[in-house]
This record gives sequence, C-alpha cells and structure tokens, in this order.
Amino acid sequence: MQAQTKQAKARKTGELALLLRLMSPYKALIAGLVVTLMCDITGMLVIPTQLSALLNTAITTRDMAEVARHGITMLVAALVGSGGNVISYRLAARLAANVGRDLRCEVYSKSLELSGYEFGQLGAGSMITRTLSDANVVQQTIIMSFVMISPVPVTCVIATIMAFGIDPVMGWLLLAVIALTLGAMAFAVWKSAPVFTVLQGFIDRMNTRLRESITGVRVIRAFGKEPHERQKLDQTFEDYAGRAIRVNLVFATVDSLTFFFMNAVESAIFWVGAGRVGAHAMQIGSISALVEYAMLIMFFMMMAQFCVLQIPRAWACLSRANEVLDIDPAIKDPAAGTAAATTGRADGKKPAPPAAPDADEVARFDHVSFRFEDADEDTLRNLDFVLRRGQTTAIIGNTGSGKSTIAKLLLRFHDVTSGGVRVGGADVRDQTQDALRAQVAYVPQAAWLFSGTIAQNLRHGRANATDEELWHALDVAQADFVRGLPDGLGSRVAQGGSNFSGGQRQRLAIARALVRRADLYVFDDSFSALDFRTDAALRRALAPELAHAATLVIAQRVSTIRDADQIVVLSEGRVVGLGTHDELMRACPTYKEIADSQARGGEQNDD
Ligand SMILES: Nc1ncnc2c1ncn2[C@@H]1O[C@H](COP(=O)(O)OP(=O)(O)OP(=O)(O)O)[C@@H](O)[C@H]1O
Repeated sequence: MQAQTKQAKARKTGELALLLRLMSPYKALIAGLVVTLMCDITGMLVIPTQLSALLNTAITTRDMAEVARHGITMLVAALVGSGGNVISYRLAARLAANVGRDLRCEVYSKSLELSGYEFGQLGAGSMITRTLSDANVVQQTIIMSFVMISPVPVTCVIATIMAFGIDPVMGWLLLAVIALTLGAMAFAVWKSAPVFTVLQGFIDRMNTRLRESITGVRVIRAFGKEPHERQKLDQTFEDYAGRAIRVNLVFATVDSLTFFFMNAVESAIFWVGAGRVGAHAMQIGSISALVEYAMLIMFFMMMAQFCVLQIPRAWACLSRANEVLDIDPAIKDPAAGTAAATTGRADGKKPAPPAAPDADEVARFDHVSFRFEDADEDTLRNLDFVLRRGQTTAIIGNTGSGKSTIAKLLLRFHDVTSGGVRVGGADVRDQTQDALRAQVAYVPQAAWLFSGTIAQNLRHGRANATDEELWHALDVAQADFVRGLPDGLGSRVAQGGSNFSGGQRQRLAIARALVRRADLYVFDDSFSALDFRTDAALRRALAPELAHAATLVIAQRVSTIRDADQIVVLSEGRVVGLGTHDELMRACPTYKEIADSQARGGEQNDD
C-alpha cells in the first residue's frame, strides 16, 4: 500500500496538460472566442485611424463625401467592435464555466474513490477548497486571460505598426511607452505573485479551521472556549488580511503611477506631435490617433496586470487539483472484464482460488491481518471465521479492539494486509466495489443522515422502494415515532440528521439498511443509543426479517448479542473466543469478564 502511494506521488501531471485536457472538448467555443476577439480588437483600432483621417480631410480638403465615408466606416467599426466584445465575453464566460464545472466534477469524483487514509491525508477542509474555491480561481482566470490578456500583444503590435506608418518618430515614442508600461507591469507582478499564491493556501487553512470551529461549536461552548477559539480564528484571519493588504498596496501604487503615466504620455504625444506637425512630417489629425493608441495600450496593460497576477494563483490551484487527480487510489476495481481471470488488485497478486462449496457461507475472514498505513503494528491479527446465511454473528470486545475495522474490511473501505475477505464466494478485491456493496447493507457507528426528507434518506437504501416498504422498514426498526410526525415520510431531515435524537437517528439508519435487499447486514454498534426495551424489541423484529441473510452485529452490550448464533470475542485485534454465549461464559475468560462487569452494572437485568 505504501509502495503504491509512493508510485502515485511519482506520477505527476503538469498543470498545462490538465488545463489543455479540460479545454479540449470546447474547441468550437474557443474558435468562436478567437474570432469575436479579433472583431473586437479590429473595431477598436480602426476607429482612431478613421478619426484621424476624418480630421485630416476636414482640415485640408474639406471633402464632405470623404468625411461622411470615414464617419460611416467608424460607425461600422464601432458596431463590429462592440458586437465582438459582447459576444467574446459571453463565450469566454461559457468556456470558463464549463471548464470550472468539469474540474469540480473531476476532483469531487476522485475524492469519492479515495480510501479513508488517502482522504485523511488531504483533509475535508482542503478538499472543499480544492473543489470550490480553487476551481473558481481557475474559472475566473480563464475568462480574464482571454478577454483581457490576449488582446494586449495584438493591440501593441498593430498600434505600433500604424504609428510607424504615420511617422517613425511617433512610432518610436509609442514603442517607448509600451516598454515602460511593460516594465511597470512586470514589477507589480514580480512583487505580488508570490503573495497571491500564498493567499490560496491561507484560504485552505481558514476553511479547515472555520469548519472545525463550526462543527465543534457545542463542545467549544460547553467548555467555555469561545475566547480561545476566537483568538485562533482571529489570528488566521489577520494573517490573511495582512498579506491581502500587501498585495493591494502594490496594486494601488502601480495603478496611481499608471494614471499619472497616462497623462504624461498624452502630454508627450501632443508636445512631440506638435513639433512633427510643425516640421510637416505628419498631419495634425494623426495626433488624435496616436493618443488613442497609447491610451488603448496602457488601458489593456493595466487590466492585463490584474489578470497576469491571477495566473500563478490559478497555476497553484491547478497544481492542487492535480495532487488529488494524480492519486492512484489504493482501493480500486479489478481491471474491466478480467475480474475473474486476472488480477486487478492493488497488491498485484493473483485472486484467491474459488471458495470451498458451502451453501450457507455469505462472507469469510480467511486468516486476515490488517494494519493502517500510519500504524506501527497490526490492528487485526489472523482473523478466521465465517458469516452464514440465517445466522447472526456478533463481535464484542474492548473499545479500540478493532470491531469497526472488521466491518470496514467487509465493505472494502480498507484492504487487508494479509489473508483475504470473501463476500458471496469471491475475494472482495476481485469484485467491483459497486457489486460488492450491493450485497451488503451497512449501518455505520455514527448514524449519518442526509438533509432532505425521511423518505429520501430511506431510499438511499433502494431508490425504487415503495412507501409501504419504507413504512415496513420503519416498523421493524422500531422507528414508530415517524408515524407521529405530521409529515410522516415527508418529514424534514436536517444535515447529518441533527433534528433527531441519537436513538432516533440510529433507528432511521437501521430502517435505511433494511430497505436495501442484501445478503449481509452489518450493524456497527447500532443499538447503543437505544434503551434496553427498544433494543430487545428491535432484535425480535429483525430475526424473521433477516432470516434470508447473514447478520453481523457489533456491540458493546452483552445483552444485545447473547442470543447470537456465534460470538467473536476480540482483544487487541485477536480473536480470543468464538462460540455461543453459554460456551463463551464457560470457556472464554475475556467474555466472562465483560459479561460479569456488565451484570454487576445491572445492565443484563434490564433485558
Ligand atoms: N484511520 C485510522 N488510522 C489509524 N488508526 C486507526 C484508524 N481508524 C482506527 N484506528 C485504530 O484502530 C484501532 C481499532 O479501531 P476500531 O474503530 O476498529 O475499534 P473499535 O473496536 O470499533 O472501537 P470502539 O468500540 O471504540 O468503536 C484503534 O486503536 C484505532 O485507534
């Protein structure tokens, strides 16, 4: 697994390659954008030339037909230019929105493929920034690059050629203006670009910290830690503000210098131009064209400098997206069409031989050991037991002994380090994750519900379940409180199910699992928030309901599992007892100790 992560790190896609790949489906849009931009620029540059020709004609020959011709050409140029401008902005916005959407979808889809360890390495806060804010920066930069940066070189070249055509001295003057403006722009970019790139990292940190504070707000209040948390957040916000102010100071300085420079350039053109007109080197009307060219160039360069500054930031965002997209997930489906024959496993090993015929076997732990990527020792050691159809297998053990990890191995949220987990007769690594998980109904330890309605949540189990099936699942799960809600199945569920109590959430999560038709039902500590009476009623209702399937119940209370067909007793990741309640009470000291301590607490009597 570690080798794979290293391999994934070594395989790095370039930012440019990612950008080109994202833009490649939109070639027609890009072609339309280039054409409309050219119309925009041409229109803009034709107007000053025609204006100067109009003035020169009016002053010298006073040929009204010629004046009218220049006027009409200016009108056409204005229409073509502004039409091109409007359409190019629309096309650029559409292109950027499409690319941004595709990038967000790719990063989000990838995040769903990552194992818990891989996701944890990035962190939820950072994943949100990468999916939303980073993609937004890329989107904005694409728009600006097309409509603000790309006209700059074209405008500079054409305007300079036209200026040289009017008078070589004025051409050199315009070239000097371009060089000086470029210098100022390069200085602003050089000063601000690194800070800009760092700012994106700050957004990441603010997001992570804010998310932690908002999620843990009740704990913060309960422990009276508001001032401490506020101080931590204020520090993060202040750091961000300090850097943002530095960037904006550079911008403000360059902006005011550029405005000063614009006026200075205008004066210089009038001053030098007057001399050239006096020397009969050019006509007086041409001065207006030259002033217009210089203003256009400086305006575009000023706008472009904001966009150029965004480029390193967008590059950093693309790089952060690549970090996610380049991960080669440790858990992946076997190669298409070869699941049964060749290996698609992350470890590159051949699939295990077919399971020994056992009509009742639904799942099997075959000498399974497991170690987390960042752990020094195995969490589970040499587990070997079978989950059979029509039987309930229970797992009990101290906290941290590895019970939930067993459930996660069945769903292939992690891959075993040695041995094999088989579900439906095949190793979980030799089935697609969809096919594997379709056989399993899982109630996680933290009963998470999604915002929406109760019916929508239950239909996560099976999309086409009827209302009758949903009510039946709720009845079996002892979630009769839903019948008392005014909106019944249509009752609103807040994010995470926070508008229900812990026990109500657990029962809704159990009902969701029951709606799914599965061969294996896994209940990870799913009865812990229920009172003893409800716990017992639920187990009685579940028994006939799950007779067709294998059931795995992970529990802390002996009373919950004493009727199980087999009980696996776990201690520090090892099986230290396997049998029925009575057998274990006689032969397994660890189990007896757990049962006795709970009996002393009076829990067993309540059942
Ligand atoms: N993602 C992880 N990375 C590293 N270690 C982990 C991870 N998840 C769990 N562990 C460790 O693995 C061990 C077993 O965890 P597990 O959640 O399976 O225990 P458990 O028996 O279900 O505990 P509990 O009864 O408290 O729910 C614990 O020591 C835990 O610290």
